[in-house]
Amino acid sequence: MRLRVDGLSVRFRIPGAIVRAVTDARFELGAGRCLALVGESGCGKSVMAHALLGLLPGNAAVTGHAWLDVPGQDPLDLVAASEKTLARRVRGRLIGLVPQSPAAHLTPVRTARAQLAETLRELGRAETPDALAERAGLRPEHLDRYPHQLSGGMAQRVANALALAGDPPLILADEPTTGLDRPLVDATMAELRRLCDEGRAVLVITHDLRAAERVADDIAVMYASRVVERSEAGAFFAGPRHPYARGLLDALPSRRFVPIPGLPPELTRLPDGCAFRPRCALSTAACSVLPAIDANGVACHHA
Ligand SMILES: Nc1ncnc2c1ncn2[C@@H]1O[C@H](COP(=O)(O)OP(=O)(O)OP(=O)(O)O)[C@@H](O)[C@H]1O
Ligand code: NI
Repeated sequence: MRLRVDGLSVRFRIPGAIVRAVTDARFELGAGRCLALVGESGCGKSVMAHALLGLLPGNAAVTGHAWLDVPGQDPLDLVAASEKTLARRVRGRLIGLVPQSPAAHLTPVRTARAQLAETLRELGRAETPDALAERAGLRPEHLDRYPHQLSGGMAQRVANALALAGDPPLILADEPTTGLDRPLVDATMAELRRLCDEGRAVLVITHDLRAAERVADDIAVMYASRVVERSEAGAFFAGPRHPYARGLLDALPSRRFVPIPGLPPELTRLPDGCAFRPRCALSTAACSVLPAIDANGVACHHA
């Protein structure tokens, strides 16, 4: 299994403006690897994930390609795929989505078991809810509970179980640790790591760099709709190369605890050159020209 995102862009039409939510994204993710997509709120991370699943609203226009290579099948371009293909072959079967807030994603009036059973039935799987639950680290007695009777960690595991029901080779996890306390963050990341070590490809979206450091093999940093750095995780945490990525790490309480000055630009009014230029200590006249991603995966004239 391999995901090859190639020149993916997403634009939203809103009254009087265009929101450039994802611009020319390029990255690859293979089986057994975990890629963490990091960046400040609003930079386009969730939109990218929803674009891969064909879950964007009607005012979105998606261009470029996102190839899914599955052994024994023709490569499938998720951007060009019909809704029928996405519904029948992709969502839940090739790509499992772990949603941003599991508790809100579960139906309040039905037990966890009923929800797992329904998803397994929809996917035509013979596995029992109990067996599926066990794969996600739940005990059978937890399945008799309604969502409000589940702790945050248990709700997370039910959401993981739903994402795993169709045994998808690619998992997308969008902020799977939002609102969880540190032990649950660690447990969730360990769980994602396990899914990856079993041979799945995992794309985890987070602005929690500590969580990303625990789980990821590779890091992609997004800023103002663009991927500005792609690095192997060890190298990234030892020394990020894009000035924005350095700023993100320096802002961590465990590091320098110095925030990046200023705010990201509006996605309706992106500047022509490097979008980080107004906040960057290294900026020069050269930065009025958009830096391309270089052979080392960094989009900066000064990296
Ligand atoms: N349906 C829509 N119409 C117009 N703009 C949208 C729509 N959905 C998202 N956007 C815009 O796209 C941009 C990217 O949003 P996205 O949700 O991907 O951010 P994010 O990086 O996931 O942030 P967060 O960390 O807060 O989840 C935002 O500016 C958002 O307002
Ligand atoms: Ni998001």
